[in-house]
Amino acid sequence: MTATTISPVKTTESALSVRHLWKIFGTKADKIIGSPDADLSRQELQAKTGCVMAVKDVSFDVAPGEVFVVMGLSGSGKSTLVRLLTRLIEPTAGQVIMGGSEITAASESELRELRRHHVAMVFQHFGLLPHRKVIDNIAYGLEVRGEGKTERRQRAQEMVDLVGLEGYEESYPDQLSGGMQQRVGLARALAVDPDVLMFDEPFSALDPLIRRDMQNEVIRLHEEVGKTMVFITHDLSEALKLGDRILIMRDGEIVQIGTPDEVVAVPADDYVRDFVSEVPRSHVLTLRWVVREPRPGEPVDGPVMQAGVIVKDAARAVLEAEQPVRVYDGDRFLGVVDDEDILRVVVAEEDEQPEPEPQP
Ligand SMILES: Nc1ncnc2c1ncn2[C@@H]1O[C@H](COP(=O)(O)OP(=O)(O)OP(=O)(O)O)[C@@H](O)[C@H]1O
Repeated sequence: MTATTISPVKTTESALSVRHLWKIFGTKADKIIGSPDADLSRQELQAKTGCVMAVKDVSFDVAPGEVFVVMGLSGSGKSTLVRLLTRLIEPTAGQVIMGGSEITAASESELRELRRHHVAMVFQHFGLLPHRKVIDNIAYGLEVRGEGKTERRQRAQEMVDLVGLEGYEESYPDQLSGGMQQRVGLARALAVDPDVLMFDEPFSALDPLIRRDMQNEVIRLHEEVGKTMVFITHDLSEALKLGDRILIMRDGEIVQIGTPDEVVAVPADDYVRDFVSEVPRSHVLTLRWVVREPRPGEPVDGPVMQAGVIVKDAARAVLEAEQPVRVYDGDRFLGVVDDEDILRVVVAEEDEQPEPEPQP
């Protein structure tokens, strides 16, 4: 890839850093930041000034190779946020740094460069070109950046194979089901070999079974290509399934950032607690949230498991073991887990329990 850099700043370890990012729609929006009006609720601000606070003072970092999910209800600011990251929408204030380059300071030509080489987006409504065959839709981004026909055909064919579209190369988008069209969207995004892949509710228009297939496809592709991903969804189960970490938004603000097990085990407030109340805890919590110190005289020579194993996956082995299972974080002994500890989590799925404490 012939990539040039964009306004280099001091590089960080992060694939993406967002610092105090704001988007307020309306006139004189920039005057609101730093004024007492910034503390008004979204409704109050709109009533007083006519401006809409879409994204309010948002900061986070995404690690290379991480799947970072942004979740919230309709209107919470997810789509605005993801568009701010590539300046499809101009921020009112704040910084976005991607791969060590400051996007928020980039010129028009640097932004074009960014969008052609470094970031690719998968949209809810696919965004395919109807008069182009599948293979040419997939090659589109390569064509835009001026790659030769042979090269782009070859790369597009590799992507066809990667996402399971063999045999459909010569079809037109309207000859394909929604799920297949979104595979084309995925292949097109991957074809440009971006540093960061962004997904804006990509599976919301698909029916539940196809949606599940596509989620599994994202997990598989992530394992295969290891890209950094920013994934927008309003669906908690999708967020929990895909995310290494989840950012939960409400009215433009961050309510919580955490791993799936943290969000379920220690919801930041009632809003998140409400969201996660239906989640089967044993499907998300790991042994880290269940482990306890051995009791006096309790045997500590049972089977060994790692703290990151999900309770549901550990249940059978724990229940079958003669002795309590020893839980380790790498080489570090954290404690033990027995039948009762596992059953307590399963019972808590029906009957809310006090919040567990993670082991340090
Ligand atoms: N161009 C715009 N002008 C004014 N207000 C806007 C504009 N775009 C979005 N908004 C408002 O900003 C807020 C956040 O919208 P946004 O679309 O980012 O939310 P969302 O979480 O993505 O919701 P959805 O899933 O429904 O798209 C909403 O109140 C929305 O009405």
